[in-house]
Amino acid sequence: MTNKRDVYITEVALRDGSHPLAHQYTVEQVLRVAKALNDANVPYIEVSHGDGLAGSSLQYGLSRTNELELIEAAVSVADQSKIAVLLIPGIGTVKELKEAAALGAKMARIATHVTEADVAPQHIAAAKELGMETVGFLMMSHMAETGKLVEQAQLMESYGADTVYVVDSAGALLPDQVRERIRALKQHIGVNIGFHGHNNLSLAMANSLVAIEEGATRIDGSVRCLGAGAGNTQTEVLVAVLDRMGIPTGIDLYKMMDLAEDIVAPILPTPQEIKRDSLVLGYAGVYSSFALHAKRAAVKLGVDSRDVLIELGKRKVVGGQEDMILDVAAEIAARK
Ligand SMILES: C[C@H](O)CC(=O)C(=O)O
Ligand SMILES: [Mn+2]
Repeated sequence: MTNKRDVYITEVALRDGSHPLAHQYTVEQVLRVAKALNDANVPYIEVSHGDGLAGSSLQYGLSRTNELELIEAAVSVADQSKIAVLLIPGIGTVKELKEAAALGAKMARIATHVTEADVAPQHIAAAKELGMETVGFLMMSHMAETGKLVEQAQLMESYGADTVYVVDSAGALLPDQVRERIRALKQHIGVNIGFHGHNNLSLAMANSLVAIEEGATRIDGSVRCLGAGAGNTQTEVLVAVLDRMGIPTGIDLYKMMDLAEDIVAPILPTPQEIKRDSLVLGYAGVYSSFALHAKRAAVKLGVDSRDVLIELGKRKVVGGQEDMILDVAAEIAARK
């Protein structure tokens, strides 16, 4: 194992993976997963509610365990990896950022809708004051033309972000669309570029590789794909593929495989397959974390969850508008 890394992987199973687990992580699970990721030399491990700091709520789903306890647990076993947290301004505030930093979190990923970067400056500034590495995380990137994405990435850079991510929250981007976006960012911003994929169209791996080809050096992965919808780019597979391509990640492949098999697989409620609902997320361009909410609303109102998701896609509903899911399901039920 070497510490040379041409691509830095952020492991998101303990944050994005919280969505399929309905935010039910326990301290014991986080200790085991974080320790194993640390031992495999993963550079960054993200830990937060699935919707970021302070996401625990009726709207987004109540956490079983206070996320600060989970962050503290992860920090306690990570002597090599840095613990990252995600914060969506408006859901979380600078107060939660300070609490996470006080517990030892070293990276803050400030997430906004792709056209709303201008809500991020005070959170990025606060994170920098706290000595954290900062990331501007542009969610639902498929909803913006490349020119708009570049403008928003430049805003993130101007606020002080060390890295700007193209975030394919819906798993809707096609490889050429990723190529065009990352290429444009490479031409127009001077900071690190990252990519976060979802596998709803089975393209997370291909899109991550295209992003790397175009100059992205920060890639999100999720062990066993544990993430919203069909999950994220599978970390242990990404490590193997990059190794075959001669691109060092510094991560121990065997240790990654073992933790995937022995520690994470038993936690999965069901395997992260591309089921009909997650396929519809990618096809219709819907926020991946809506999947579980749409399923529950559909069961409650006796409608097809695919119809709910397709309608949400048509209405271009974005993260933060989770209350619309039940409204849309009720409208479909009333039409029946
Ligand atoms: C809060 C979201 O789950 C962030 C994310 O991972 C995405 O947009 O994708
Ligand atoms: Mn995600």
